[in-house]
Amino acid sequence: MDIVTAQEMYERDQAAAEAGLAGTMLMENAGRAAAYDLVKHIQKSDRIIVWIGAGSNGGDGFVIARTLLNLGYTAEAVQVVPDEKIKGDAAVHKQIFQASGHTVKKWTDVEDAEGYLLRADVSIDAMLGIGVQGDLREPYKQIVQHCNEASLLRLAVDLPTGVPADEGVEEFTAYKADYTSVIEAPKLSAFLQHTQPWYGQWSVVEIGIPSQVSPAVRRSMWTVEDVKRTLPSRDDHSHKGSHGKGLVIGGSLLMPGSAAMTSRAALRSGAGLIAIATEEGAVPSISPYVQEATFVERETMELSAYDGVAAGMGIGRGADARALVHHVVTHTKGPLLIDADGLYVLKDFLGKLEKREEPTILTPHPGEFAHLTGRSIKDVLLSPFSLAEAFARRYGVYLVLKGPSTIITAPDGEQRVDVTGNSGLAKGGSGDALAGILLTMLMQSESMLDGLSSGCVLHGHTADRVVQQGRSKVDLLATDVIEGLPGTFRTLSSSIT
Ligand SMILES: NC(=O)C1=CN([C@@H]2O[C@H](COP(=O)(O)OP(=O)(O)OC[C@H]3O[C@@H](n4cnc5c(N)ncnc54)[C@H](OP(=O)(O)O)[C@@H]3O)[C@@H](O)[C@H]2O)[C@@H](O)CC1
Ligand SMILES: Nc1ncnc2c1ncn2[C@@H]1O[C@H](COP(=O)(O)OP(=O)(O)O)[C@@H](O)[C@H]1O
Ligand SMILES: [K+]
Repeated sequence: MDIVTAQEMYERDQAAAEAGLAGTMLMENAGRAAAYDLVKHIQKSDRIIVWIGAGSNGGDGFVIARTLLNLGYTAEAVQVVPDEKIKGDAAVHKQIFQASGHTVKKWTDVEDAEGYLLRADVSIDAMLGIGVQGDLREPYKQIVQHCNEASLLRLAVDLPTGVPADEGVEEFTAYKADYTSVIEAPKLSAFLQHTQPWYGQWSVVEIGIPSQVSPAVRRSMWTVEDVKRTLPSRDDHSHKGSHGKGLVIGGSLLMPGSAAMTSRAALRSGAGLIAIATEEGAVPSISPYVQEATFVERETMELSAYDGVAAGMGIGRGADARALVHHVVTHTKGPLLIDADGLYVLKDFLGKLEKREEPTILTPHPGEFAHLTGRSIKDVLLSPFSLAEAFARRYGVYLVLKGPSTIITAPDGEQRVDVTGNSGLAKGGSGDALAGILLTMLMQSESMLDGLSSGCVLHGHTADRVVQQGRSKVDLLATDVIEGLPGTFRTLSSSIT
């Protein structure tokens, strides 16, 4: 499913119009689809207010109110702006609403705003959508504040009023939705840390725009269904060499667990062979947790003898770690993933990445990405899509920017978003497990972007399954996720089990 900016959404509407789907048709489709989606959250006995704004989002509101009334719900359409502001497609649907025998109420006629809201059980916000610019003006601001304070169910259409569709906007006032019915395609703000909470839960309704006429967008969600579709199958005649021989360069005396978890996660994801290059003294602490792995010395490791290398977890941030990562970056010929401490020391010679011919994969969390880019964490969280794209293009790398919504970017700027996982993963070790899964995926996948995206979903989806099946978000450990992988593979593909 594509993820769009406001501009890309307007281009899609325009393309639909050129294909003969008039704006009023799309509005009818959007309003009806949203109404049928929203009623899943509404009881027949509920009293509903549909707030209608000046643009096409308000037009959707007239269709929604008419559909709800047709279905026998108790709904009032409240227009929050003067009549002359209702124009174009929205005016057509206002007329149909009135011709159906319904009355449009005006917010200006309401004397007792609080009492008015007290009488409602459900509020549907069809005031503003992707057309919002700057901070909310009156009367929107006042209505939004009243709604946010009232104890009722807050539903929204496309976007909660006031939430910007795109990234980069820090300050705004907005309607705090419990649930949002998103029209046609999710907008960037549905994935950003500072805007996503305003949506509440959300899902997307389809409004009849043929995908053949939609302009291509190089940004999409990657889900469990995509993993099922693309997961490499395991050939009956395969041998261990067929599934990837990987090297994990990680761990140290004080941080042995990281290398153990990355290696174990790689093996549990199906790698054929895993070798570990760690500090000599750390071997006894690591080996009991990954008996299947072999160990190689860092001084003599043959970096080009592997199908994939993952480096950096638990190596520390001192001069030795820096020299190690420099050596790895300049001598590894195959695909190379760098994580954690490896990213920290990489900053000094980022330019070396441009010279690599085989894929480089960097897996920072926002703090590590801020360090790599010299930006603040706040900036990274405000504009992760554009910053990730610029970085991936500049250095020619695959960038896995981790978080509740993980953004995976290819060197050519194509982006995928993985929304699986839960706050149980916000714990040391989760990143190490992910790096191991990604190491295997990068060795086995025909498409690097598909493989990395699937690796992120395998990690998050497994965390979700393990929590559903008995662990809680409080006690979930990275090792639980690793040991949950077999259950995930079992549900994903019959050819694997
Ligand atoms: N064919 C289509 O396009 C389809 C579109 N669809 C739907 O349309 C929505 C997009 O419609 P849209 O472009 O009319 O924008 P929308 O969000 O309704 O707002 C525009 C109004 O907002 C006002 N305004 C702006 N900022 C403001 C502020 N800070 N404070 C106060 N007011 C502010 C602005 O006023 P102005 O600045 O012009 O005075 C203008 O009047 C989209 O989200 C989806 O729901 C679906 O029906 C499918 C087909
Ligand atoms: N609240 C959350 N919801 C979903 N996934 C999360 C959440 N917090 C963290 N994660 C995931 O957990 C992993 C954490 O990685 P990282 O921050 O590198 O952990 P660490 O270095 O502590 O092991 C990433 O895959 C990230 O996407
Ligand atoms: K809205």
